[in-house]
Amino acid sequence: MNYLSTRGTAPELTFGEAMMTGLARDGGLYLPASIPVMTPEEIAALAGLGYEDVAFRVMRPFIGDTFTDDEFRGLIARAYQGFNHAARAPLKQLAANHFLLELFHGPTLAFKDFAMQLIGQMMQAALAKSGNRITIVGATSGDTGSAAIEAFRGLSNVDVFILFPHGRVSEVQRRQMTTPAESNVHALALDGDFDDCQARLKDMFNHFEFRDTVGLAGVNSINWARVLAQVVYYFTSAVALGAPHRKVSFTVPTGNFGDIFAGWIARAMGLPIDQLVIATNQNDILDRALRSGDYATDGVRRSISPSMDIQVSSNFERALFEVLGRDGAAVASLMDDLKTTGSFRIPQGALETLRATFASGRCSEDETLATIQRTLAQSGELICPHSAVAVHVAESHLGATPMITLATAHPAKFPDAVERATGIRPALPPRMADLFDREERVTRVPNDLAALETLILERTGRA
Ligand SMILES: Cc1ncc(COP(=O)(O)O)c(C=O)c1O
Ligand SMILES: N[C@@H](CCOP(=O)(O)O)C(=O)O
Repeated sequence: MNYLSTRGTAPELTFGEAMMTGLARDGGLYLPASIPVMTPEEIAALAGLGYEDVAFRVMRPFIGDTFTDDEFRGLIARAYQGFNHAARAPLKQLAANHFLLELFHGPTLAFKDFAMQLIGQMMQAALAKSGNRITIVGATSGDTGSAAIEAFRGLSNVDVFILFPHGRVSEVQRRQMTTPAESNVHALALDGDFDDCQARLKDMFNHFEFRDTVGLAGVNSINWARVLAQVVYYFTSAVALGAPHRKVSFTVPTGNFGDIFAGWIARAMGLPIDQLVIATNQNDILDRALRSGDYATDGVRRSISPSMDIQVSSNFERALFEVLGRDGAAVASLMDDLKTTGSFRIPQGALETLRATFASGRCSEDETLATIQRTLAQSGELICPHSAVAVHVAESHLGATPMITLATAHPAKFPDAVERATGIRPALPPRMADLFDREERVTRVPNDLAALETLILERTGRA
């Protein structure tokens, strides 16, 4: 299985190479050269298996010879052993045909742990074989950062730098990133928004001298392995509700488009998914783009679902590549337009395919609060604001097919919004109970590539 870039000119790589490379050298994102398909019989055989066994069967065809079967099974087992729920991703019923997929039982209380814990294991195994030392730089609107730090803290051959937008993440999220004491962890509060953080990260990847000097690696959903690991819970949840004999739909709270793109991959692999619904907060660029055909940034707005305060949705590039018939030059041209003008027009044929592939909706701030309150009253579930955005949008897409809405973070990560909606301040799990007493360590940084690179070179002893 080889991987190719969405911009068409970077060299093809193996799974292991793509995982360690991050952004392709032509600025694109890696995707498998072809998507392996599972037969209905193979999907039916997943019923009754544990999460780890499903993970092995779903991901194995993508891995090639990067790991042996035994190695890969061991990595998966270690990745999920720290999860706080036997099912890993349990399903709860909200209403007759509406289910909530709880993805927040990992160590940092967000869905990012599903992929990050596995990437942590896979990268460590790859580094043990190569003997290399790497510098991970991540951009976060709150959850990727803490998940990455948790997965890589304390490792002697990895430095982790996390760029988060200063003042735009919740206090719990910030403290998760700033309180780890390990010297290989560097929390950087950037003067800007998430789009700035992600843009500087991509700039670093596109600056080859810097990239090669520090051994830059990425653990954002730039990295294909992140997307792949997120495909698994589409299978476990769909099969639990009767797939492949019954179709299911999914609604996904969406920002950087990685999670819903994992759903697209699951469908391409043969999982019978009816609707794939993109749910956005007031940063509704994806909803507007599908309606109008214009992907037009209009400035990131702060919301009570801050992890989704994103306008430049990185993985939309992967979807564009697919609906443009895998034409890398066409993707590169649209991405150039986005960089220079802040917008691009989706070609008509591609737009029609996108509309046939995804539904979408947006949720205002008031609707988010009302949904948290209503969901508690109607089903007893306390949900985070991101999950509430998705529940609200899902409710207008309910039909005969069971709808699975992804609950992407624990409500205790966003206690202010949850308390505002319900009067209840959700408590952190006991292992994190002293989070507010721990000492913070953070560096305020400008939105400036040269300054960031200098800091990273100094901190990694390469200045
Ligand atoms: C809690 C939460 N929900 C939803 C999202 C959106 O997911 P994606 O960026 O994969 O679209 C994020 C951030 O990515 C998140 O942290
Ligand atoms: N919401 C994310 C943004 C980064 O997304 P990623 O999936 O590309 O890592 C966050 O919490 O950081």
